Amino acid sequence: MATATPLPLLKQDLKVGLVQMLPGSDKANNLVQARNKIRRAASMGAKLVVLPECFNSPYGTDHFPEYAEVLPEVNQEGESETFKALKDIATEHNIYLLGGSIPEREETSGKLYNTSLTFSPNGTLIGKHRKVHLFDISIPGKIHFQESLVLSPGKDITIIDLPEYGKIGVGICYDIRFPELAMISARKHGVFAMFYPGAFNLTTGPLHWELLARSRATDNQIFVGVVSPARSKPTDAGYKAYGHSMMVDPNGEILCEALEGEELLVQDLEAGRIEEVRQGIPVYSQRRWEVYPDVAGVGKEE
Ligand SMILES: NC(=O)CC(=O)C(=O)O
Repeated sequence: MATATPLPLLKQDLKVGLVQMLPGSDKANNLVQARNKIRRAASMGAKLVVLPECFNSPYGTDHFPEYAEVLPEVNQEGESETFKALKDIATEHNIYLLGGSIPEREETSGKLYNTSLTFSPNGTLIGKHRKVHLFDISIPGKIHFQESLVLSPGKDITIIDLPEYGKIGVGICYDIRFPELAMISARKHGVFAMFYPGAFNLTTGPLHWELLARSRATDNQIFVGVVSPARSKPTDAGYKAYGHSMMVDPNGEILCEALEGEELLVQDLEAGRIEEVRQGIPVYSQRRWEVYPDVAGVGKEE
């Protein structure tokens, strides 16, 4: 599984904006808030701006059907409120916009997905990722969540080409727990970064959010960005997101990290850093595929 992608993977320095915003129940207002924060990121020089998971609705299985929109496929036009708003904002600021995720309703089947849309600076929809691994967990006394009650899983790895910079991979939240997705994106497709809009919670966030972001970066020696909604007040009802959006470098170091509240992070990603890290710790070329020839087959019978 060696990559044939020419180096450097990140062709020039890239300023990235990570928007940790607090979505409420008013979708139109969430879109206004997103627009304002993206404008600020663009004014600070960000050329790729990333929003959090479920940025235009509260996060919860009760809410997904109500907020779901019909979304187009890559390179097609859409009519939905959020599609139009994101397209418009990307064009207005001449930026790549990775629009976190929103609930999607597939028109023909009626199935719901947790879906991320990415736009180019001219407003073309260049990426669409449906959350592949649904968040179904149950930790007694702490948290029970079952996305699969209402959502269907996506089936594809999503790689997006930003021609002047290189390729990125996209996962949504729980997808980060599955190293295969990032590994295939890095080794087979040569991405320079994985971005995960995600809404971890107050049980799993402190335990695993940073650990997973740094692990995916270190496993693959690529940049990793994780973008969370801000945490709502302790007195507010509903799901409490962990916050702590962050950007991690290919050596697993945290480049920047938000606290719990609303915050905008703008971070330079340095071209050449991936190659520098891979030269220093050359695990990338030291894999012993003959020892584990069929990693993809492991666990199939479980
Ligand atoms: N919300 C998620 O999809 C994932 C999460 O909170 C976790 O993995 O923990």
